[in-house]
Amino acid sequence: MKAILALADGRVFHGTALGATGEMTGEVVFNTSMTGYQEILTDPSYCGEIVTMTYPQIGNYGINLEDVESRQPFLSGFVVKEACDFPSNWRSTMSLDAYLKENGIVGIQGIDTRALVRHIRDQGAQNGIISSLDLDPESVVAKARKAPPLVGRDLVKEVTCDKPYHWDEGPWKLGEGYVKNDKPSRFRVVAYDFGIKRNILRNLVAAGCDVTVVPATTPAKDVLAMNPDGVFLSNGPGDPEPIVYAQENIRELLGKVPLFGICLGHQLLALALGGKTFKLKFGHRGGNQPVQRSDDRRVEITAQNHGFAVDADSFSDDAIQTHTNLNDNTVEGLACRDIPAFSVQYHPEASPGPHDAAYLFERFIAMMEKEKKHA
Ligand SMILES: NC(=O)CC[C@H](N)C(=O)O
Repeated sequence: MKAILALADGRVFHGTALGATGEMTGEVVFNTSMTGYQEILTDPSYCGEIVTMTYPQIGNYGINLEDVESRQPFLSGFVVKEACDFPSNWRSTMSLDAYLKENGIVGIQGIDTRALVRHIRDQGAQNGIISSLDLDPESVVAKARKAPPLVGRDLVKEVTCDKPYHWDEGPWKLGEGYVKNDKPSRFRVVAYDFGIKRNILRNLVAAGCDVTVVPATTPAKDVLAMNPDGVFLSNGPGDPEPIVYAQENIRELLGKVPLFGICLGHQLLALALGGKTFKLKFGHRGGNQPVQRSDDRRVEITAQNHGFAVDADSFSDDAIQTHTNLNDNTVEGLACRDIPAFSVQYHPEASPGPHDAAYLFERFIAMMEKEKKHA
């Protein structure tokens, strides 16, 4: 079956349908990871986005029901050069096409993804549509132009959990699967779910935390009433600026309890500190982004997925920039000078990607340990 991908600026690509048939609009972005498509499909931060994979063959190791990063895929479409029909892996239970169909995600394959990515790099990420119903280029371009912009929208409300829950699953082990934590936990952590990835929760459990996940709108006073040793601010979709309720809650928590933020959590912490965020031309999405630490100048290769960034000159003297992206010099991390709070723009939990930055979970533990001693 034929399908069409149209961008709001009028560029049109013709291919064949993948996954569900239908029409979906979203901001067209690209990810350069060579593997990890299942984790990418289920990362809630992609809500509102049509994701293009630059690696030419996707789906070759199939889909299993363990390596999901959330309860369902939230992205608005999936674009690949070639989807593999014959997956081969002992953990695979279905093909990429079947998984996308089952979850109602409209995809397209057989287009020149190199040309698409070069176009996005030159013109910037923009709205688009994948359609396997309407194949008239003019009509689909018009629909892409009418799609709501990512800027200014609260997408967190679409992906957050509706009630608090306890998380006790640790990392995956060969032959055992995801292992439950049976040891007593040293630290009680409350994790704000702005669109949280499960591997963050697994890393917190592995580091010795007892984790309770709470909905994005949970007031700071309710979180403090849970008497946590630390509060985690999760990743999540869309523009951080309209998420005012989260910025207010973070402002109330600052200085009262150690804070650690990842990606959207980092942007929200910066906004709570009086900083500003802006939209990047085409974002950072992939598993090989070089990040330099300010303290010892060491470089980490990191997993990233973000379209917004913190303005380096915007946050007050209360915080310092701790990490910098070596591709474009944007802010990749910050830390408060006098109170226990820090955050990174990238993903130390990987999933998918390199583990260079896993030490940051230990840094959060050390911060909570220090505060406990002082208490
Ligand atoms: N992974 C994330 O948390 C992404 C943060 C934010 N939605 C951005 O695109 O910049």
